[in-house]
Amino acid sequence: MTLALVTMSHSPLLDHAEPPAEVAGAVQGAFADARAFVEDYDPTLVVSFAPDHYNGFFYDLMPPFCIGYEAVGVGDYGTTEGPLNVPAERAEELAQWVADRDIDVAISRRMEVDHGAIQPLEILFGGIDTVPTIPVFVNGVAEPFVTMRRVRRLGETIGGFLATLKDERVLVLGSGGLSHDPPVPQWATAGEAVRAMLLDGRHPTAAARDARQQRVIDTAKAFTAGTATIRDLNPEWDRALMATFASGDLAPVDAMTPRQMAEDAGNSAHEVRTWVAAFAALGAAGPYEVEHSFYRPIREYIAGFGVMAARTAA
Ligand SMILES: O=C(O)/C=C/c1cccc(O)c1O
Ligand SMILES: [Fe+2]
Repeated sequence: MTLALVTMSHSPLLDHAEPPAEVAGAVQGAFADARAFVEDYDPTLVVSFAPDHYNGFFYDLMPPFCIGYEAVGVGDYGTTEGPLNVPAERAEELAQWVADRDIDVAISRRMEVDHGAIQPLEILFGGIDTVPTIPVFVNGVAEPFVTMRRVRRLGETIGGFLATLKDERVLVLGSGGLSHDPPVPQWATAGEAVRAMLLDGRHPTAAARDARQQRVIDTAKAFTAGTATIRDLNPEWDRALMATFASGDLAPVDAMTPRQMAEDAGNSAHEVRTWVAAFAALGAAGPYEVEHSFYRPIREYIAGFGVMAARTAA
């Protein structure tokens, strides 16, 4: 049984910032390579590991992981709004498989997903309902965080299930990271109004959404100009982590701690949990080979921006 993988940074600033043409062109080239890889593999099923940014998951009930039986894009930053094409029975089988193997995972019969889940589907498939997709939420912004070993085990367990699907060609996606520190609010430092949003800020007014998004766009401009107070990108950290993923031995990620990750690579570096889960899932089907690897630190996008594509070795 073979599996294939694409992991990619996302950034809502892709459509709201203008890096030098050479940089934007290089990113678009990496997307084109990933698209060609996916077209060649021609998946029949996608399992998408993605974080959320207080658009679908809030502190009134914040699970570390959640498998969606149905899902709907909320349309933040102009991303596609509406239902994903989720094969509900497969998603139920997956959740049961995971539960049977001692991993406690939430499920949702109406998961709301944001640019973290939507952007890779738009980039790779041109839409959010073209290929059946099981969305798996992996918390990457809201403390407390489970251990990285736990994330790796979730990925391995899901990969074990996918490897049994002899009639499917499964593509696993990981969305987010790498080093970056966009101004996503945090409970510990938030005032009363922002805490109310973090608690249950579903379905904001258009004006409230615009204000929140404008703050991120303005921060990206300031970051590019060197005047923002957010943590800098960390290309060394990013490249070392990508080398670990390429090596096929994910054991070193178990030693990464949330505190050190935030210190080294910013508060949103926790989004790399989606990459860990995706690579662990891929590895569950056997040794793999990386076919595409792209990396650039891009301040305009507030992202150590990476794209990798890999598949089970022949
Ligand atoms: O506005 C948000 O919630 C997040 C924005 C953002 C910016 C840059 C990189 C990312 O991964 C993001 O989610
Ligand atoms: Fe993000």
